[in-house]
Amino acid sequence: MNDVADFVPPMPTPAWRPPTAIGGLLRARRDVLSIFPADAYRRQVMSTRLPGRMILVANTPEVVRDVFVTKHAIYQRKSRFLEDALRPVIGGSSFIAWGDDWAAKRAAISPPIHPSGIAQFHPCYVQAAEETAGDFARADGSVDVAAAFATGITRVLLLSVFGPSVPREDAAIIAETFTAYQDAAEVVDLFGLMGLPDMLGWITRRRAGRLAAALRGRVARLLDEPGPGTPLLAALRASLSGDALLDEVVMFLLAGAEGAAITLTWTAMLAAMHPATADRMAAELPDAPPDYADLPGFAFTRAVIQESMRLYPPVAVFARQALKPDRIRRWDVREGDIVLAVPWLLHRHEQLWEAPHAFRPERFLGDAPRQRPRFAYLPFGIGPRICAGAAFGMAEVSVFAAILFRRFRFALAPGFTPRPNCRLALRPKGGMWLVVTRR
Ligand code: HEM
Repeated sequence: MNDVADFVPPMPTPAWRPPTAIGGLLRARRDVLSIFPADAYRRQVMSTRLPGRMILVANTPEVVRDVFVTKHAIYQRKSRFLEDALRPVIGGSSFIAWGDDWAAKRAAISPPIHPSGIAQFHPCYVQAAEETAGDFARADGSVDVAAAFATGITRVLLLSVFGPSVPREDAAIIAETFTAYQDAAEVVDLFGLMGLPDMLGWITRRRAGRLAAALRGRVARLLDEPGPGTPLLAALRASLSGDALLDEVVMFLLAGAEGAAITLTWTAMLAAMHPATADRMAAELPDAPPDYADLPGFAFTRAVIQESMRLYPPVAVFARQALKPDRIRRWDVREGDIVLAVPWLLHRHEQLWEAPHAFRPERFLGDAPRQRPRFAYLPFGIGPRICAGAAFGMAEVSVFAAILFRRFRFALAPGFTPRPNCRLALRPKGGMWLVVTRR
């Protein structure tokens, strides 16, 4: 019997009917999740036609595999719109590059974060998690754990790239600036999607541009500092220099921090709303900071993290723009059309998951994961463009979870209601305000 089967954590109420194409885009600018009607959790493929462009949602594991793996050559471009939203801050880095440019950059950044070498970063995970624990212990009243984890995980990345001499305050400044950037950036370019020049975006672009310049300037100063650096930075310097190096380092700090900090944020909310789960995690975790070799032993905590990434996938929508005409089932795709995979929907699809909106960490224990189709669960993406830092990300989240869920209890702050909001990533709107107390 499943003791948490009846706990359904916060989600937006699905619209009772699909929005019009333009109405949907207007709403998607504020929150992509707001556009999905109830039947989106049942459908296999959905399409919307805009003047001059089709948007197709691949909503079944077979079509997702077809588009993102088999036809990578056609659908490898993440879309001009995502590129425009991120370029001011991460330049032309591997995250948004495509073609030969992407292949060369991906080859440069992957070896230093290869799963076989992740243990070397363990001291960075522990140091940053201990610092966050210190902040929690000193906190008086409620804490925005979304901001605290964003700072803590950015600190991991700064320590991993620049070493122990990097100032701690840089982590908070970089994390806050990127949060402000996401609030300002135009994530759904309504006019661009219809092939028109953007008539409204210039105000937000100016503010976003200023934030991006401040963030890049700060990282450029760290790169200019003399010092031994780290093996990770040395490996990047061996194949990259100038703006290309700055682009990849900024991308590392942001892509490396965003997914992990968001995962910890939603996991803390689940622990707050379901104390029995929090107690069961605490019972399997050690009093002292774990060694790297201990991490595989925390099976229940890992299952909670995986279930948290199912219910709240940090990257809730993957967009691709067709480089050539194609056919997907009965749909003719033209060059420039957009195909989406939406982990938010796939992870809650009624044909793939029992009680899809319920919180059940047991789905990830023992043999259960092997019973599901491979492409039903995509927290780290899929195909050749799968997350380059998945092993790094899982390890940093596990170390933070081991230290913080052992030492602290979390509860929703009085009067606070968590609200998932998807713009560039799936963050809680207005933060995640929790009361944190020692166990
Ligand atoms: C829990 C933590 C993380 C999550 C949930 C996550 C999730 C993702 C997802 C879903 C994608 C694919 C996006 C798409 O296809 O449109 C991605 C790409 C990427 N991630 Fe992560 N990520 C995490 C941690 C990290 C870390 C720690 C790093 C680096 C240190 C990293 C570096 C990257 C890079 C470079 C890409 C682009 C890969 C490419 O396009 O070739 N990520 N991540």
